[in-house]
Amino acid sequence: MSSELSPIDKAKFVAAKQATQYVEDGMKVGLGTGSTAAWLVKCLGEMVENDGLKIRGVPTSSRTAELARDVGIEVISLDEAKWLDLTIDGADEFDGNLNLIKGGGGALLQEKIVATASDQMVVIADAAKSVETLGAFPLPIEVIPFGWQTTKMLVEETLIGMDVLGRTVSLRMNGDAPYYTDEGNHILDLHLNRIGHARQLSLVINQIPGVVENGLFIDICDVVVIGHGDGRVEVRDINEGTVEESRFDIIEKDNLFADLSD
Ligand SMILES: O=C(CO)[C@H](O)[C@H](O)COP(=O)(O)O
Repeated sequence: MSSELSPIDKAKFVAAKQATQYVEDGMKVGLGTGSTAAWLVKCLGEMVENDGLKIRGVPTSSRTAELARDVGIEVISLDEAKWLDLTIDGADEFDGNLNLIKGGGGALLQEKIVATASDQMVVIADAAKSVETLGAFPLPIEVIPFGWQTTKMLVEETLIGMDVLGRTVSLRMNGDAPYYTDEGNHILDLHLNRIGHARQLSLVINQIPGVVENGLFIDICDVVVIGHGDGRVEVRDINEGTVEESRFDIIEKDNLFADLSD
């Protein structure tokens, strides 16, 4: 493979690399899903192999579980871990209050359960994920397959009363067939353009029978590590309200960058 990374991959990589600083020996760590989280898992795998880092990882999807095992991270289930020191995951959007839209990769249910069961959630993202108001990215909601078309109608009716700019709801597809999550559910993508009251929307959507969970993460994330294509990294911390900047010199190592297919 070419060792030249695109600016977006460099941004994802430096965010992931910076976030490894939150990981300490002996921790139980929630491992997110998606292309940015895949960089993190690879970086942690390197630390396990080269530095003797001892962690146990709770993956948020079957894809992440496979990758974590491949790079030598000990994988345990959430039931074995019960509670985690830290979860590090990507996001599709984050706002100034560190509220998120997640689920672009279809793993929002496990991601929300794992992040909620953690002392701290650190999000890693490229700068393009930063928004003033959530909603440009379609909001994923996980629904059970039984009666999903009725659930979709109920979601559409519910959206009429909500402070959003768009109200189109689509079933996520995998080629010609509906997409299935790890739990055997479907995903509805809500094209809302702008979400006026994210907390209220999250509560109302989760009241609809057939809806398992939605991709709004409200008051769950503590820190966002934002990567830029030139190697700059910003850290936004919900408690300290600080913005730190540092810079990574990107060392492109073929074994680290190879085969990130997610
Ligand atoms: O929520 C997610 C998966 O369900 C991902 O974190 C989100 O989609 C971001 O993915 P990527 O890092 O590939 O941009």
